[in-house]
Amino acid sequence: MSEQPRKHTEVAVGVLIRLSDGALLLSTRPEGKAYAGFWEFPGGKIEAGETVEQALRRELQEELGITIDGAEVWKVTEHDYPHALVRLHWCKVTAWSGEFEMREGQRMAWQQLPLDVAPVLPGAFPVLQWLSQERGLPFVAPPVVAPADAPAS
Ligand SMILES: Nc1nc2c([nH]c(=O)n2[C@H]2C[C@H](O)[C@@H](COP(=O)(O)OP(=O)(O)OP(=O)(O)O)O2)c(=O)[nH]1
Repeated sequence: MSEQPRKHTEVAVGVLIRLSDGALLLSTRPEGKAYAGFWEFPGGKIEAGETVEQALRRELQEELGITIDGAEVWKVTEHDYPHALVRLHWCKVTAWSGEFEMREGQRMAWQQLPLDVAPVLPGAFPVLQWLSQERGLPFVAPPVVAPADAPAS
């Protein structure tokens, strides 16, 4: 019998760009999630019936306490993790309201490229490459690190 193809988990991700200096917002994944402690762009899973923009607005309110003005999909990428096959809908966001408040105990950092935080979720590497290209910077791939709880192989 042939195996069922894995179903994609749809994810909305925000590339928040601070207009004064072009810095990018990265945050850490909370404890209890796959890849806990890894740096990522904020976002989360799209729920049934939501658009990417609605999901991103909800996730950033829940996680960061801010309300984005709007979001349009910029890139779509996929990444196959042991825990999930994800389809990432990336939106650049330059306008929001509210004060940043890490509601899930995460850390946040405004970063220039190349990033100086690590480790970074591998699903974010393609977007870091595009952002580097846009800025005329060489792409420095972050080291690939397995999560601490990954089964030994
Ligand atoms: N937010 C975010 N997720 C990413 C990035 N890169 C990447 O591969 N992913 C993957 C990791 C996860 O498998 C998935 C996001 O799911 P999640 O578990 O964080 O979403 P969520 O906050 O809705 O979580 P949950 O508590 O509802 O389970 O997307 C990234 O830069 N940002």
